[in-house]
Amino acid sequence: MDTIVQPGGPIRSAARRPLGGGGFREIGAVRKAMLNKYARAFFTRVLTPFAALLLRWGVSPDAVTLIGTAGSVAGALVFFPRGEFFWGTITITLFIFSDLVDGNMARQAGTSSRWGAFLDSTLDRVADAAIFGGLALWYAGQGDNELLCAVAICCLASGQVVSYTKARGESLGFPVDVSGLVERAERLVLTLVAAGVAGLHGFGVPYVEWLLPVALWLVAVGSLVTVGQRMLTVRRESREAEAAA
Ligand SMILES: CCCCCCCC/C=C\CCCCCCCC(=O)OC[C@H](COP(=O)(O)OP(=O)(O)OC[C@H]1O[C@@H](n2ccc(N)nc2=O)[C@H](O)[C@@H]1O)OC(=O)CCCCCCC/C=C\CCCCCCCC
Ligand SMILES: O=P([O-])([O-])O[C@@H]1[C@@H](O)[C@H](O)[C@@H](O)[C@H](O)[C@@H]1O
Ligand SMILES: [Mg+2]
Ligand SMILES: [Mg+2]
Repeated sequence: MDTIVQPGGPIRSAARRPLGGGGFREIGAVRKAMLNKYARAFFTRVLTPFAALLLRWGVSPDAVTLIGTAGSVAGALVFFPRGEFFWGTITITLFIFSDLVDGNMARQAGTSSRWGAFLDSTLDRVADAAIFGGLALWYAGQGDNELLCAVAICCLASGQVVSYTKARGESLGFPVDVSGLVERAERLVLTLVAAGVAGLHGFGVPYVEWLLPVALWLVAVGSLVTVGQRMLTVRRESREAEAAA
């Protein structure tokens, strides 16, 4: 096992995977999308003292992962289907930062593990499903817009497929050396900023309600493009491996 230290980011343990013909590529050292590249280091610095405090209180990284997911799911499914976008976004935002804190705690405590990585990524999928599912439920019900309901479902499904492409590619031994146009952080920031601001419409702020549909379209199209980018990358890596063999 090699240890890869990513600047401003997590330390990942990554296997060197055979690529046929005796070559090896490291899993985990991939090109990152914008937010992961530029914002992660900042949030790591800001959240490190808080993560250290939680560790001193005896809280485990797994507990933070679980509580963060439960809070995000509750915020999304309680508020979004009723069209309460402002309070839904505030609740989700408070809990979703746990996804940056859990890994930070594990690294500080020296307990980063493959179980932790599995739990973290699996529960990310649950939170994502609740967020876009909550928005789809709004448009299917009182929001009364079939097209936007379909777009929200497309965001949900394509976001999950984006993650699956990487997980499946890596499980087959490919580096999947691409993040693509929109990683999870981009999908969430676009959606939550738009939902939060659009929610101000409920407090009488005019002309903000169109932000959410625009963001959903952007996330849906961006995620589909990202699926394509990752599939093409795996196809190229597969052909390279076969050629080398
Ligand atoms: C007018 C309003 C304007 C508002 C502007 C707001 C601007 C945007 C604000 C914030 C943006 C924040 C972006 C931060 C993104 C940084 C990029 C990033 O890091 O993304 C990925 C991460 C987490 O990834 P991961 O979980 O993989 O990393 P970890 O560090 O956890 O490491 C994983 C490894 O750790 C080990 N491990 C983990 C867990 C465990 N139990 N055990 C373990 O061992 C293991 O080795 C693992 O492999 O972040 C995300 O994906 C989350 C993104 C957060 C998105 C925030 C969205 C909020 C945005 C906006 C809210 C706006 C509210 C507006 C309200 C408007 C009112 C008017
Ligand atoms: O692949 P994707 O969904 O765009 O991106 C995500 C990564 O950026 C994140 O670090 C990880 O914790 C998620 O589970 C997910 O894999
Ligand atoms: Mg995390
Ligand atoms: Mg995560």
